[in-house]
Amino acid sequence: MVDFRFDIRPLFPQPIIKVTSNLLPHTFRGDRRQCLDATSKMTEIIDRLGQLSATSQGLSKPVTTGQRLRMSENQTVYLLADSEAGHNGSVVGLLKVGTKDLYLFDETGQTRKVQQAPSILDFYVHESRQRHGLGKRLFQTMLIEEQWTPVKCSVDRPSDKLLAFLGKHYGLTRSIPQANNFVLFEGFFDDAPSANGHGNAQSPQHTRNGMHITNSPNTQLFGATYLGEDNRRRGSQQQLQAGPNLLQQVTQISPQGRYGARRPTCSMAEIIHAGSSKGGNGGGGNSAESNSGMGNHDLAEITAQLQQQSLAEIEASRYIPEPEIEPEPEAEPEPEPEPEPEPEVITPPSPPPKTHTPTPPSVRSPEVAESIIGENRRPPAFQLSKQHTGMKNRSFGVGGAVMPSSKMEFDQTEREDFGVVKINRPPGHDVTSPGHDNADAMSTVSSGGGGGGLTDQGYYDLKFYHNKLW
Ligand SMILES: CC(=O)SCCNC(=O)CCNC(=O)[C@H](O)C(C)(C)COP(=O)(O)OP(=O)(O)OC[C@H]1O[C@@H](n2cnc3c(N)ncnc32)[C@H](O)[C@@H]1OP(=O)(O)O
Repeated sequence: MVDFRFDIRPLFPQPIIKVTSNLLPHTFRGDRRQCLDATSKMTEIIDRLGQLSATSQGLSKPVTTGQRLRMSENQTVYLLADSEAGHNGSVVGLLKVGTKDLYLFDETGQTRKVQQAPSILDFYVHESRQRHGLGKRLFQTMLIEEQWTPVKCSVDRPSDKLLAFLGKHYGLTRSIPQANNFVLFEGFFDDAPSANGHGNAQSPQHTRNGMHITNSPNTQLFGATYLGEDNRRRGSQQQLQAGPNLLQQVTQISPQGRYGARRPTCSMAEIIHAGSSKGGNGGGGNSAESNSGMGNHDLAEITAQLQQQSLAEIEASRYIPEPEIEPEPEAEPEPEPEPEPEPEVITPPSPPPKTHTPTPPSVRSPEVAESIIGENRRPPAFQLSKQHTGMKNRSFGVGGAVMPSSKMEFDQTEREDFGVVKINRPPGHDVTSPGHDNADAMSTVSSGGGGGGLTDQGYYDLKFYHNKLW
């Protein structure tokens, strides 16, 4: 049972209350001060139950929180309390439901877009009270309040316990395979409007499976609508979509559902990008999409730029790294390029993209990377020099990075016009999984950068990404 430091009984004049985005029990009556107090307590209750539910399901983050509920438009949380328990009463169960616009497969494998589909989003009964019929009680109350039927409910990634629950109490055992994480059961599409929205407009006006059906022009044009307070309020948003796009093979995974829960972050990525995200191109985000957002187009563009690079530029780019320690801004003697003994390195005028750059040893941390570079450094195939870039370049990895290498990564956060290299992602975008490193590589070289220079941060990144990380 879940006890609180405050007396929950005033919030639960009845065993089951429902709470929407105002975070007040639907039974609540009070002045402003009482309202604030109730909201605060209700948030605490929902947060607590949501966390217990997440823990019970092995989720890293709760699907249900007070904050999420407050931001939602069409979600309702049902809470079940035991006023007799303890001194202050106890909350023993939570059920969150809502409506979702979903693309779903029907029994024949056709894709249907279902707007405002009833959805079971989170369900939890405290461990000490499970299998005592409380879940059924909570669920049944919800069905009545929402005017839903069980077979018309989509369920957001149900647990085995919930599947057993639905099978036992409602005979829902035969699911319709979906491409997303929602589970439907046979009968979900029965009597639903056909793809063109005309399927149910047969009788003058009736209710079927929670849908409001009339013979009005609107119904014929847009299909039936779900009944319910929220839906009536929302008017046109409820209309079932009609049109040729219905058969699109699209999968929608709601960011609100349990998949909205944040994935554990990659600690290695955090280490790598700890200081490199402040600059960038405003790219921000560390999502997989953003990481994979640089695709063939960028690669082609970079390749084209590389091919346009003149021999003179390449020659001018020969460079021997300076010591890492002192920046020494100007008037530094340019070192002569060292001979390149490696047979696999193709020097100009061969096209840079064909060059194979040896992969540096794997490293576990920036510090280790730094030391490895220090010990194993040798001149890369060709590099950008001050003459080439107009900038002071202390990082010998740049030249090598110009040469496409499937293992190189480089985040340049300060200057986009200076020789660089972006493999896999734009500045500020984090790697979220090692797999992304095997995706498209891109690099870009632009001569005549003119003035300025990479920051220390930039050098840091440059050196680090020169090394293979995994
Ligand atoms: C969309 C989602 O929310 S998915 C996540 C669902 N939530 C969870 O998995 C959290 C942990 N589980 C629970 O909180 C509860 O078990 C609930 C909410 C699923 C069901 O609540 P209960 O109060 O146990 O349900 P109730 O007592 O009415 O019904 C019992 C039936 O549920 C199913 N069930 C409940 N607990 C279990 C269990 N541990 N193992 C297998 N089936 C179970 C069984 O069918 C059971 O019938 P049985 O005892 O005859 O086998």
